[in-house]
Amino acid sequence: MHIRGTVAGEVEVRSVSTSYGESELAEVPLLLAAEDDGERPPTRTFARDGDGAVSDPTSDYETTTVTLWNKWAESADYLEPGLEVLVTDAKEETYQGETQYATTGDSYVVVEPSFLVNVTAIRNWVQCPRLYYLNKLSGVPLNYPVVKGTLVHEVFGDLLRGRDLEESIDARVDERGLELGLLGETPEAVAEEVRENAKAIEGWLEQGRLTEEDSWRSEQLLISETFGLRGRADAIRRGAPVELKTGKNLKKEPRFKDKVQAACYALLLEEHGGDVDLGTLLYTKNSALDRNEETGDLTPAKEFTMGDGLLKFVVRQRNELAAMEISGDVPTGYEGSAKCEYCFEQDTCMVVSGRLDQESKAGQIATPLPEEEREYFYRFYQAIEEERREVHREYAKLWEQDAQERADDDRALIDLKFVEKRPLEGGRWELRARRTSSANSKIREGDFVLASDGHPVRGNSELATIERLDDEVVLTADEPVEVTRLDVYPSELTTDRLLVAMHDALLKGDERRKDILFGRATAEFDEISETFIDNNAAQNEAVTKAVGARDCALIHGPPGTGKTYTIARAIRAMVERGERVLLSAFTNRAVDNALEALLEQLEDGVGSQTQRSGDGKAVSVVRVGSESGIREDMEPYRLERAGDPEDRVAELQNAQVVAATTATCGSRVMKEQAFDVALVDEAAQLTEPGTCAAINLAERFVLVGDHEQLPPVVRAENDLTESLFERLIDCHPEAGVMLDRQYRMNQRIQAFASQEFYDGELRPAEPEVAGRTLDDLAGVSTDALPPELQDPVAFVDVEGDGGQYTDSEEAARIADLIATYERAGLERSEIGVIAPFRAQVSEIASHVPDDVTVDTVDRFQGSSQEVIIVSFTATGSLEGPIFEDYRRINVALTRPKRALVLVGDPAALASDPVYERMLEWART
Ligand SMILES: Nc1ncnc2c1ncn2[C@@H]1O[C@H](COP(=O)(O)OP(=O)(O)OP(=O)(O)O)[C@@H](O)[C@H]1O
Repeated sequence: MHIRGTVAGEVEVRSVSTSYGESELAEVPLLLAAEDDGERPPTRTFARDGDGAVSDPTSDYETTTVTLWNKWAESADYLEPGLEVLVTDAKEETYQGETQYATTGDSYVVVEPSFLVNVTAIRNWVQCPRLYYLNKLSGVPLNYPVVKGTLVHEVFGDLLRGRDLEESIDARVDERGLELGLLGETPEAVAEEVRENAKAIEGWLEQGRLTEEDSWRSEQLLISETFGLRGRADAIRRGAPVELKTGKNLKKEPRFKDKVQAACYALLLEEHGGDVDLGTLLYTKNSALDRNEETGDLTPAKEFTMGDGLLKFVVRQRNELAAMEISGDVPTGYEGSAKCEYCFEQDTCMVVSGRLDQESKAGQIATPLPEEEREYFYRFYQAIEEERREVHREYAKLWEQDAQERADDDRALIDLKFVEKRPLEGGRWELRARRTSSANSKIREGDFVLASDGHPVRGNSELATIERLDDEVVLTADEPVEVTRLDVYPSELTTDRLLVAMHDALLKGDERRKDILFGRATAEFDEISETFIDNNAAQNEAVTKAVGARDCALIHGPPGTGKTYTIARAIRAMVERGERVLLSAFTNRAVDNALEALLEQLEDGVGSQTQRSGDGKAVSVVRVGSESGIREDMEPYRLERAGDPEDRVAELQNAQVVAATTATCGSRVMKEQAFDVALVDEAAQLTEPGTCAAINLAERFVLVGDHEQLPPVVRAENDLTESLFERLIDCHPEAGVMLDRQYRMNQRIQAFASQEFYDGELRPAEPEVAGRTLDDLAGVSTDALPPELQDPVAFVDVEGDGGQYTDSEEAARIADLIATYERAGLERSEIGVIAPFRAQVSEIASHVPDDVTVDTVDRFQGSSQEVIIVSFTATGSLEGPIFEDYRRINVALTRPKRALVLVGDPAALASDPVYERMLEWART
């Protein structure tokens, strides 16, 4: 039986004499999880009293003792109260009338099983825990061995899927043109080296070439809910893992750290019903060595027997890593037995230890960072790791929630009907399935998802890309899964990049930059006398500051105040001064909008990467991002990654303006780029490290945003929720300028937001804007509307059905309102509906025609509509702001140009002071 629970007090370790001799045991007080419901008992929330006992165990949970024998007793060192523990194959014992449990010879003890550790992380950890930490901080750089390794792996996968060797090498080398160009490599030399490595693969495959009995499978994503592991095995052959290494190994046995990696895959495969007794390591460089010069065992393939001892060792290492991550400690290197003098990372390790004043086995060099910077580092390190744990919780939901719960949470599309699988060129597959419902979900075209034949973890599942998503779903994947369900794939990539960006800002950052970030220096500006925009003083001042900033400028742009226009004008001025500019934003949409505005500024015509600036000089503009992320009309500017390395790299290096999301700025390719200035839009929606990913690449920066609208999107509640923009606006008023003239809303509509959020300073830019009404639209007459809708702002009183997250009465009333507007001559596409909860969005969507946009505030940020209807979904009393945060209501109320209708229960709204003022304004 499996026992799962939470450590409920201090763990006692002792030695006892048994018939086998002296044995160690650890007695762990455990708060047991309720039978079978997969629920986790209350953890971390209850306080410990002086003697370590948990002071508030919920009565629904039973406390017991689990005895961990021998090697498992080692885990006792880090079994802190509050940690979750799983013991597999435990036996039940009765002691003094109480039921207790103990490990058996078959047991595994897993600490924090829902903390999913990546297999490569365990490999690094086994090599040296400090190395694991350093890798996390600095990420994987762009270097030739890494790119070559990836290429060899890709060719290996292709060969397994039956692709021709030469065709595979040519195609794969071509795909990496840009990276190879940045590394100064030629395709011929790289192809030759990959070919040498591939010889080992081919030779080995010859032995039992992909017969049915061999049951090969390439690259399989595996997740274990029992062992808290996940990873992608290079290949599975006859149910056993095969790992590819591009290095050499002249010994008979595989390297220990490589065995550890294969053992992790063995555990993962066993959980999926396999019985693994063999592991294979393929050292491809061996086949490229000259037999006359090298001595030793040159065979590339080395097999080893997968012993029980190794599997358990691997789980103990994983436990140590998970416990350290949960505690937030930093590894010193003393946890392992690696020798620093043999380590390639010794210098880096010493510098990081010195700069952060960390204890480490390698010792310290370099002077420590000032204390406030170290404090910042640890604060954000913890915040980012907390965010990572939230991502892990998302993984756990893959098995904790059933299919319907995942679908209700918008995290899965279920009950698909598999239609067909079709082989594609290059050994990949196209999969098609039909949707049986029109349910909402977060899954979008271009997303990477888990496609499964029923269950994303327990069934056959594969990472797939969504090529098309309407009534039919079209996917591409490496393997032909008979897909009936799609799940959002939680990714740690963003978290990884935040950590690296934060590390680079502090440990590699320029001193002056840090003085600005920490408010130790005042931002400085060059004198600029030119007028850039003659009809809007605030915009002109913003461009002047952006162009003249030696350090930074901060442009605060309330809704519709021409942020995009101002950004474009500023970039044009910078380009004309010969500067290289990075244009970035949180979303692809904002990057494309700003780029579009810039292209208009530079000159008419879309279609080539070269534009003319105002003074007639050629300006090259490049958009970096994936095909699915970039708007179709910006495609001509997209930087192609495949092709001739020299051409590709020239395109990027010569580009005077490079546009990319901040997430892409953290990619290996972008990290190699340097700019005079980085201009970041939507900066109030970015975390501090998220902003650093872009500004780290430039000498000076301009942030544009509005901290009175949506804050950063993060899962955890911590320092990441405040943007760098907001913090700097406070600490560098000299660098800030607010755009105070808006080009969107009728005066009556903007009045409340202006008063409530912008100290009354936001005003219409022109009389035409102030006086806009629906009558200005062709074929629309406000006379055809009932009197209560003739004013640009209206309140429609609906008592509501009392539901917490949905309200069918409001939904039905909104459907009537839409019909009324239609009768007055409006097109449905000119009306938008905003609701606070996803459930209410679905409810409304089921009442109104398909072509009316209904969504949450988050999806409306950055856009506008002629008419906006807001459903408050509030009845009776209010528990806190309906839109979670008043900033959300600001966004909702500032989307319309000509008419705004608020729908809700006034009694409920009046119980909150902000909503009460809103009611007053809407009803006058
Ligand atoms: N100085 C200006 N003179 C004339 N029109 C302007 C000026 N600045 C902005 N506009 C116009 O105002 C409208 C809104 O501008 P823009 O799209 O740049 O706003 P924004 O602040 O980016 O909007 P959002 O709040 O949605 O992010 C556009 O149609 C733009 O052409």
